[in-house]
Amino acid sequence: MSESTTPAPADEAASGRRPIRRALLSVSDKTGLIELATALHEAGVALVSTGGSARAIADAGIPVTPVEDVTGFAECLDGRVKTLHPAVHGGLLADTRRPEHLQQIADLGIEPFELVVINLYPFRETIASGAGFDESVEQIDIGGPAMVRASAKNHPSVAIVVDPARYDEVLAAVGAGGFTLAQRTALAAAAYAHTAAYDVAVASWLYGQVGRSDPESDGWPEFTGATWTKAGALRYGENPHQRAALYRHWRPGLAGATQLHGKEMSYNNYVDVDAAWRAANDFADPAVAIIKHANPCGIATVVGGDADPAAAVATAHRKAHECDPVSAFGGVIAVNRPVSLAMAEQVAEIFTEVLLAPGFDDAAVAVLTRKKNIRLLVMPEGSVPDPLEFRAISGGLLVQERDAIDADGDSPSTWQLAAGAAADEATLADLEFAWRACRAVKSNAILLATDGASVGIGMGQVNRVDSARLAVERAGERAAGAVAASDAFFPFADGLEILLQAGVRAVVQPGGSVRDAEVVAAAEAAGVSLYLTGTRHFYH
Ligand SMILES: NC(=O)c1ncn([C@@H]2O[C@H](COP(=O)(O)O)[C@@H](O)[C@H]2O)c1NC=O
Repeated sequence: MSESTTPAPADEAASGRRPIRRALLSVSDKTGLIELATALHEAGVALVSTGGSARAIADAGIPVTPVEDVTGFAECLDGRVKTLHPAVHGGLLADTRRPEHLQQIADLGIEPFELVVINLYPFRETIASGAGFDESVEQIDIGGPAMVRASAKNHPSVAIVVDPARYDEVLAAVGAGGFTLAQRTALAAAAYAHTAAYDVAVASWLYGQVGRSDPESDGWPEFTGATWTKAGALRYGENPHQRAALYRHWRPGLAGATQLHGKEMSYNNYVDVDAAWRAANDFADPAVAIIKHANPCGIATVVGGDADPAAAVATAHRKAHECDPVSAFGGVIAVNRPVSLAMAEQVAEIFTEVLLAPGFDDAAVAVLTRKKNIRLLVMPEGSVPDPLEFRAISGGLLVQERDAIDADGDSPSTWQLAAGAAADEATLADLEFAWRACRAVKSNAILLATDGASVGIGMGQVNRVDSARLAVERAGERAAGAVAASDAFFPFADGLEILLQAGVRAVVQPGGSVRDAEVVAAAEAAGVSLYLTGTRHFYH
């Protein structure tokens, strides 16, 4: 470090800055390591490092002391023991504000570290890759967390950095004569969050393994944990008087979407677009879902549309929009294929809050960015729905498996024809579409569809009769000849009768009511095909 950047002792006391003279580098993710080591060396910082990190630094021609030279012990037990030694931990834990600590380490021949840079073995990535038990256990870092926690406890003396994205801050601090005490405290908090998240991942995984091998287990672990990191504050929550923020989980998903254009996302935008993405991705073919207040006001797909996905997404959007253009005003849209120019030109004509897609054609971006208010979001690659769903309740948490649409009962090949003639291929395809689309509708849900598109949706009513009425009313003349799906059984014939009176030609529903016979008889009398799935899709 040059003399001009090293503060005088009086300045150091006032700011709490501790000049960085010796650093310990031990990183599994070596991103940015060489740049950091180079800059630290050029600033006069002595470097100590572990096995692979030290080799990478030395190979780059930067002087570095292997940690073995500090401990006097070669790394052993396949790397399980490298840094677990008083010569390392004494240098991390000596409180340099205390003369007796300084005296003790001097007597022991231990030198203090002012900077520690660590990131841990990739445990979460290892289990996510489907690695076996022993390989996963081997990726539980021991020495790293011990050093992180020691340095974080001793933050009045040591700066601990666990994130390669913060190496620029390290270099800025070195240039400024060291981190301030406030900066070291913030780094310590981040370090404890890092080890806490790591241990939660290990404990959750291990409890899951215990449950799996216990024949007495109900299959649910005794402990489950997850951790989130703040992505940013939101302007407000569901209402303007509620404060709100967005936190991210480590898995890729909506919370990590890239915003290409538009105003800041709101709390309600996130809720709605999450529902839209869920709905659009229930279809293997190109599909579009338009959502308002977490309910669809239009869903459509184009079977075989991957032959020309650019045209298919435009068609799906047009058909989804036609379902309920009044409600689609100010809605959010999700599409499961990249947005094409043709789709963008249509969307640009309609006031839309958010458009989420796995990507956008350049020409589509050019058209849509002319609209000031629309938010354009790109879903991160590799986003898959979490296999578990969590819902906070007073004093606890409900956890359930995700309601997958590919469960038994979701394929027409498993349905039971309970009334009327067997549907032809096109009708059966529409029934399957209606059944899938209905899953995106809040219960009680009735959805009318024609030609791969919803034409009338009744959602969120506290009885199924009202949902049927709403769906028929919204469909208007389109109800006649449409097919219908119901997310759960008709408890009485009355709800179905509303659909029959409107001219619906085929219906799919789970069945299972004690009055199924009455419901089936009503369909039979009307000459309408009625299929039973045996599976229901409540959505609250
Ligand atoms: N066992 C130890 O004493 C130990 N000390 C540091 N580590 C980890 O070893 C990794 C770096 O190893 P290398 O520099 O050899 O690539 C870091 O992720 C660090 O957290 C250790 N490994 C695991 O426990």
